Amino acid sequence: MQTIDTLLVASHVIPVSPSPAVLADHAVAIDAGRIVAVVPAAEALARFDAKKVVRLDHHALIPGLVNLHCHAAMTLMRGLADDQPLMTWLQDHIWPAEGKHVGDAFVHDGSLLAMAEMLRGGVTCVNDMYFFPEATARAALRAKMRACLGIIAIEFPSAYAPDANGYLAKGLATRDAYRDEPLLAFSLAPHAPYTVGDETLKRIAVLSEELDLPIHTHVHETQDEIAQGLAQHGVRPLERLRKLGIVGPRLIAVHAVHLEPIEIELLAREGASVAHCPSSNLKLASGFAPIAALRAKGVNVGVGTDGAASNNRLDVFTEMRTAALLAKAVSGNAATVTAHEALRMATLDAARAIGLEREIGSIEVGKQADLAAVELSSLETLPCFDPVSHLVYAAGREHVSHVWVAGEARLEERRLLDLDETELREKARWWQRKLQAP
Ligand SMILES: CSC[C@H]1O[C@@H](n2cnc3c(O)ncnc32)[C@H](O)[C@@H]1O
Ligand SMILES: [Zn+2]
Repeated sequence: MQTIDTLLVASHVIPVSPSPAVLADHAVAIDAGRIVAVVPAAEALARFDAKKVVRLDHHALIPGLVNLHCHAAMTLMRGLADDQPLMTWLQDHIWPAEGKHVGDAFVHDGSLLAMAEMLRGGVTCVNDMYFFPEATARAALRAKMRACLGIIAIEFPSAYAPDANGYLAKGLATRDAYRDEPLLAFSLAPHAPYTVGDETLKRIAVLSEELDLPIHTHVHETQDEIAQGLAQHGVRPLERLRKLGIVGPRLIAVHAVHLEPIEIELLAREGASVAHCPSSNLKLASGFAPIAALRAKGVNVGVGTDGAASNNRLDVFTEMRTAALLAKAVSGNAATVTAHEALRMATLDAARAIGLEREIGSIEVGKQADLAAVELSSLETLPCFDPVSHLVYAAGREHVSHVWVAGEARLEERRLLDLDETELREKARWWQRKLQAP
């Protein structure tokens, strides 16, 4: 018998890769935070002496979901400014509120609230972009959740930094300070082509190459952004980014709603990824991203929630479902983005975009044990002919019962093990009062 830390015995294991299989009555063996075997349950019980055995008799065990685009701290602005188009929302509501309130404590408390919400929804890794990423790093370590943190750049001053070089210097210092934390990774995160100048973008292209960091940026979110970019620079924003060296295999193009066929070809040729945020695009009336066309050309597409001020849920289950439904409607092809493809977009494809596909995103031997168990015996998920279908089309985040990050339980029977829900509620209410104060 081989001694291991944990054995998860599930009625269905959905590894996502190497094949889109559904493994009935299988077990996942975990030791030192990593997956050491994925085998039939009977074999696992005979082979492993586990310190802890968790029986998941009515569950699908899936890779932890990866939220490919978020501004975690914006949970504290959830519902603050609804029903506005992007630029009105940003310029008249969000940026003034951020100018007034965003600081280290705001970002720490908002990020912690976001991480509690995400863990409860089966999300084990978030790709984040926000002011004070050091505060988000502390929140991630406290929540014991995996995070890829943006070293942000924007050309206007904030409480965090006075100018783009200041933002980059602070972000790079945070990366240095946390470089040995196994749960943390970093990206370069210029906010968007309309808020970041040529010199800063050129510097980011060089840094990305030198430090092997992904570039996480909003691009082609709205038609207005493209018209403004054309008027100001004579080319569309994506073409400007290309000229400045930003478009390549490390690029995560967030939104990418409005794309000409030649731009889809460019993203495919360069091996770039797209972070598709369907709920945010619908709510801000930004448009419908051409996901079927992107995927048909081989562009890697992951899903993200965007921040809670434009979604307003940090719910990757909803994003998977909406992504699959929208792709069918937009392409006129019901066979596009199948349930398994949607699940893969929310796990392995998102992991690939942040350069973590060898570590997370699927249930494979050697990978980190970032996992979620989804209970499928509720009335709303019965009968169950195909668990993958249910995960995308019928179940929701409320069916997530257990979550593990690096082999450690974070959620058990829907109870967060490392975070105090009462404290999180009190903090959220305290910030609400502060934001509402005249
Ligand atoms: C530089 S920190 C991130 C910055 O982005 C703002 N933001 C949030 N959602 C969006 C979006 O959909 N498009 C553009 N910018 C967005 C956020 O409020 C911060 O200021
Ligand atoms: Zn965003």
